[in-house]
Amino acid sequence: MLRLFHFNKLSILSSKASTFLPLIPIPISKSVKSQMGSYSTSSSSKLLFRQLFEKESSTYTYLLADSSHPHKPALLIDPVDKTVDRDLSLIHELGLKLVYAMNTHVHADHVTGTGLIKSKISDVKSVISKASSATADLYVEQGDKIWFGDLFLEVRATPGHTLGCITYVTGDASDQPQPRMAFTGDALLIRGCGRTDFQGGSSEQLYKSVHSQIFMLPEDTLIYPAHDYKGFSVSTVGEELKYNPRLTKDEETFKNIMANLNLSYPKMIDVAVPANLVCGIQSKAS
Ligand SMILES: N[C@@H](CCC(=O)N[C@@H](CSS)C(=O)NCC(=O)O)C(=O)O
Repeated sequence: MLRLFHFNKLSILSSKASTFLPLIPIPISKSVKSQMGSYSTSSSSKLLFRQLFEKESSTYTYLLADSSHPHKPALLIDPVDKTVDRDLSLIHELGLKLVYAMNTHVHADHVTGTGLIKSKISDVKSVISKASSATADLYVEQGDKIWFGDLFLEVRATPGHTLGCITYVTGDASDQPQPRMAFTGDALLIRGCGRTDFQGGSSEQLYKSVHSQIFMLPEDTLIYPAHDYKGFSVSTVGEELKYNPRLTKDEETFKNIMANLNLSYPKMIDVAVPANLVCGIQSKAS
């Protein structure tokens, strides 16, 4: 008998997610080199976890799956168009069933892989925040739970880098992975944070978001950001509380730091933002 996902608000919207189709072989592009920094971190025997890297935009994509569930339901956080073939071939190789392709926000520096994934596996549902104003199959907001098998991610609204930024945090329950894991997008980076100078960004809002939604998590919570430019792969809430050179400061100092970053605009911003507002399907953006 087919065991359905837990039905919560999100799964009700996505009732197709509970029907499992046979795995379809995915063509593997030879031009996409594997750039996997993959390892398993969770003490939970159920969670399959991989951190994947796209080197041009220094973006991390995360693969999570409930490997103990008979259908091995999986999700991708922040897939990149250039590495979709690599990610889907890994998912196929591991015998996983991709259910959700999720974004933490509308990215400005690369095109999301979500639209491409949906064109290859039609029953995958795209997920983004309601506040992002982007097109997706499912819209989430603060407090929503996204189930995959017996595991879930909780949604925390963390605006500031963009208006619609969210952080996905693994569940707070004894049968969920320990320590917890927070996928912070560009809200909190390792020893840094997302810039706040476009897309509805606000340093005041970012400071409040990180302090109220991320720094309140247990100190052993693992921080997995959407980017790293220095070669770091993971941090913890405890480490960032101590060593983050921006967010350990008081709010006024933080705002001053952010106002003086003097970063040049991302090279792809004019292509990426319009495309990502329609799930990364570039033809619809023009
Ligand atoms: N040089 C890169 C863009 C680098 C950049 O601006 N990164 C963003 C996140 S992607 S919009 C950021 O918030 N950086 C914060 C920081 O302190 O570096 C490009 O041209 O794409």
